[in-house]
Amino acid sequence: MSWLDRLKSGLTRSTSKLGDSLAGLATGSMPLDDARLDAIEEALIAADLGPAVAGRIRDRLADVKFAKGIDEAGLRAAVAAEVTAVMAPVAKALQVTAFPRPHVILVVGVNGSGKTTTIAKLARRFTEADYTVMLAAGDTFRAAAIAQLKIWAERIGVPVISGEQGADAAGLAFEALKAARAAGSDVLIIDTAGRLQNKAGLMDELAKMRRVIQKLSPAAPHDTVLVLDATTGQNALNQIEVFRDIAKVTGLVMTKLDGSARGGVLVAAAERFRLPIHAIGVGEGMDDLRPFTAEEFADALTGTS
Ligand SMILES: Nc1nc2c(ncn2[C@@H]2O[C@H](COP(=O)(O)OP(=O)(O)OP(=O)(O)O)[C@@H](O)[C@H]2O)c(=O)[nH]1
Repeated sequence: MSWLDRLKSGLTRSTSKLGDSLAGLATGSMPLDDARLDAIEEALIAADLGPAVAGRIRDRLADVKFAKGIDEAGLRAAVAAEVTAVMAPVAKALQVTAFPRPHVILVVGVNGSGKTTTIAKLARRFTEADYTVMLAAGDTFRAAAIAQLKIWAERIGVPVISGEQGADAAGLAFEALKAARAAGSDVLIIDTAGRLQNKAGLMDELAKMRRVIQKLSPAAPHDTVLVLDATTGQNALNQIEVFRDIAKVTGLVMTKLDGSARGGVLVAAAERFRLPIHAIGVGEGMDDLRPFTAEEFADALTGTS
């Protein structure tokens, strides 16, 4: 299955939620009256797109005054066009731009969001683009996280800097940056802890990490990427808010879009936070990370083919 098929089938539940309701609301021969527009707006909210985007799509449909009604394909296309308009400005791939090298990417997110897997997938994409990559197992809180990253690093064939469980995460990041410099790596990707239950502790740890690596490289980290799990739905919005404050997030990756009915929340996130969306995860394998493309996402979400 191609990744686009996987994204589409993953979003099927969102699609069938949204697509089915849209199908029922398309009216070949009747004008879109207020009741129908309200129902469309409700369907969009139920599909997690958020009230702001839903309201705007409603207004746009009302403006166009589909006096003769609108058929199913037309309605899907109209919604897809609006979703694309929201998403296109935030679709931005991660770029390796730092000079001097390495380009430092800090990866943050709650435990289980898919952080480790995403780091592996990013490393894979960068090495395929002929960049040299080093990883740092900065989630020193959990032995399993360190072990997991090492397994991925070996599979992809990139070096990983790690310490003992409980080691100082900032110290590890510092050592990793020194090592990446010495090795002439283009990219250093640093994993971080995700225990939001101790928000103040995590905030201190992330702030210290930044301070310490900035001693070596004042512009680092060049990207701070928040990994979000699509299956958490609206909760993803809270996570963006929290991590934006505690970690100075500069961009997003959303994982597990292959198995979620809640993909629409990415539209709400784009509208509300306007943070770049770098990539999406559509599976557990190392090649299952894809650059984010507004149109493809909109088509998959609305069931437009
Ligand atoms: N279907 C699917 N599963 C994914 C995707 N990304 C990650 N996963 C799975 O989600 C689970 C959690 O991923 P991890 O990468 O271990 O998550 P983490 O955030 O590092 O979690 P901790 O190591 O617990 O902090 C694993 O079983 C992954 O295989 C994705 O895009 N699609």
